[in-house]
Amino acid sequence: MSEAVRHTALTEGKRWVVKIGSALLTNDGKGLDLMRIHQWVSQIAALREQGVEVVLVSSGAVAAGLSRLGWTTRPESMELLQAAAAVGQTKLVQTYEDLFQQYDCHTAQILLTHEDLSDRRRYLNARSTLRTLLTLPVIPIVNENDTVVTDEIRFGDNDTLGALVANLVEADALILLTDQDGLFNADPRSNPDAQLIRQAKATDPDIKAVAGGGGALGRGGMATKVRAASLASRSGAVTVIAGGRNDHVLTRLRAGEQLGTELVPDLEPLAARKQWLAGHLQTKGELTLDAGARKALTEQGKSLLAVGVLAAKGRFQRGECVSLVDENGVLLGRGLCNYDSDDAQKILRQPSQTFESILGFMAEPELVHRDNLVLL
Ligand SMILES: Nc1ncnc2c1ncn2[C@@H]1O[C@H](COP(=O)(O)OP(=O)(O)O)[C@@H](O)[C@H]1O
Ligand SMILES: N[C@@H](CCC(=O)OP(=O)(O)O)C(=O)O
Repeated sequence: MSEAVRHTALTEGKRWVVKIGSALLTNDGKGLDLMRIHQWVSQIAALREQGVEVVLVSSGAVAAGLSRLGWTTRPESMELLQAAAAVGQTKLVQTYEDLFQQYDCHTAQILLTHEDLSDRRRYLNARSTLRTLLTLPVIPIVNENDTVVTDEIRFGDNDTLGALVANLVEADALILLTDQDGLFNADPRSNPDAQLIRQAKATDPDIKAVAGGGGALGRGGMATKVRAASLASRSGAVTVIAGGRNDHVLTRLRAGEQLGTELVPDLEPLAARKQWLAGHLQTKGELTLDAGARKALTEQGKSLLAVGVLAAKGRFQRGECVSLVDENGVLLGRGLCNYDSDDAQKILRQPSQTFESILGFMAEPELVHRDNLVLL
């Protein structure tokens, strides 16, 4: 097979998000792998010297906490895991800060939750803080705020978080470093003959089909990495899944070397506001569209009218994000609903001119305006 040409985002892009997964950072569960962390730090410092702004998304808080507390097995209970994350996060950032200082770089800790990125105001604040840090220049080190999240509302894996951060800072590239050399056509742990996929489109359904779950330490496996590539492509970022144990992996990628799996954006990038909407992975409610409404949205780029909505599930406030599904439950998109769930229930299947008589007011003629709607 002829060598694919490396995307210019890798060789020339100005801003990268680099994500280092638990499977790599923790030396197979025995605390942080300080030698390797030092190698990544020195490569990131070299990238900075070359003018690349880097945001580091680093896992490892739970694993570092377990080792600091002397626990040999990962506890089951959420409380203990959150306690371990709180202990380990300080160790993690302390380690990075000490190492980056050797290269005259400073770091900043950014802990995010899903809610921070779903709330428009907090999202914009996070965006401006990250962008400001990059201009200082400081290396932001991002992780999920494990101490305050519960299972229902967590990203869980840092691949998704990395992709949303790539959207947030409009990165040119998202580099997912992991314990395998990239995405293979089957999980190499169980299929020693599996072949590395060198390049694919970020939204190609065939790559979703081969991407399996994670190992004992990591959480998401390749499935979340492939999904992350699709999310990152919404702001035009190219994603590379590469083996973090390969010497000089980051600087070699910058030099254009063919390493890992490159997942190339294949759709037009979305406007910033629509990227934010697309990043809402959990919504408070769901609207079921009839065939006419589905067509109006997907083929004619129209707003969603209540007359084409068959059902409204969940409890949501006016202005909150809801999922839009067709009659078979297939997800079509997401949007900000102009009516709360109680009012939405009352105006289902009704034309806009009746809202006044049903509700006593009309907030907007559309249930979801097309400017506040993203198709997926
Ligand atoms: N098709 C595939 N190609 C490569 N690895 C795969 C594939 N499917 C599943 N995996 C698994 O994904 C794991 C990496 O994901 P994960 O354990 O979550 O690591 P990380 O902490 O780096 O995110 C690999 O160790 C591998 O076992
Ligand atoms: N936030 C968690 C990491 C979650 C996690 O393991 O994610 P991943 O490395 O993507 O499998 C931690 O710091 O321990």
